[in-house]
Amino acid sequence: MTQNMTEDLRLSDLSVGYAKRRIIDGLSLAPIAPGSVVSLIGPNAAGKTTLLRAIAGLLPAGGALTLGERDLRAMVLADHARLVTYMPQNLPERVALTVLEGVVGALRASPIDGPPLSDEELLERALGVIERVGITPLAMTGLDRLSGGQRQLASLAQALVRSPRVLLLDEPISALDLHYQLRVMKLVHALARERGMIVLMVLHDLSIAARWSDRIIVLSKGRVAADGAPAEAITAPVLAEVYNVVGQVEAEESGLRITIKDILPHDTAAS
Ligand SMILES: Nc1ncnc2c1ncn2[C@@H]1O[C@H](COP(=O)(O)OP(=O)(O)OP(=O)(O)O)[C@@H](O)[C@H]1O
Repeated sequence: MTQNMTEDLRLSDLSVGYAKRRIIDGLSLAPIAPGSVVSLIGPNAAGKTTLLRAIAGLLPAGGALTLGERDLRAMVLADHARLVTYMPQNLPERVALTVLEGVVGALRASPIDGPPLSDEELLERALGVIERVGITPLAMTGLDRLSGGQRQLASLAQALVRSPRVLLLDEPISALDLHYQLRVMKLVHALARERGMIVLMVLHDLSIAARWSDRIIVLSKGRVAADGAPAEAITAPVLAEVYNVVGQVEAEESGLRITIKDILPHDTAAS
């Protein structure tokens, strides 16, 4: 970690919703420190995407949202986007650009927080990120010709190339095979540490979340049901309360062994 040691991300009394429906109501979190990897987990419709979009400045929010001394809610979207990058869950399919053009375009569309880059530097940086994500052979392939998983990797490269202070990833590995799931988690973890970047990502795979996160926030019905180190946040009582399942959680060397044994009769997970 080299920079921004004091630039915690802070959310306090945050409220977010759509039209007349409030999804998140007065949510507060302990500060998220630079360099940390935080997973946001919880059932369908809990409000995870809504929360990420509010932090990204894509939905209006009430309450306080700050990065270090900066008030993110008061920023225009272009300034906000320099600091916070959001990778959405659903990626556009019909884009007439190559993977490389998409990554260079992402850099041009939202300049990084620093001095402007020359064309050569833009290209070098884009190719470097594409290599780290592991899709160099696809650099000249059209985005509209990729498989779902390849498209997810291309989208990740577009997000990473901007070197944000805060990287928000909405289910970044949902379409990936086992090799790339691990590769992406390792990469995101390494970049968080190298750049002092905050990574906040939505994951549905609790074992992967437990293995790769410093901290887990469990969201249920728009409120925080648990928040802490993986073993503190993912427990059998939390699994029962939040997911309506009977689960067993055991600590093991590489994280947590989570076994789901049954579902509980009262199923409200998607309500
Ligand atoms: N554009 C929208 N307009 C109105 N309501 C919305 C909109 N987007 C989401 N919602 C509602 O907000 C609630 C939270 O949705 P959100 O997408 O944040 O959940 P999530 O936790 O990310 O779920 P999932 O795990 O299924 O992706 C849901 O009840 C959903 O119907």
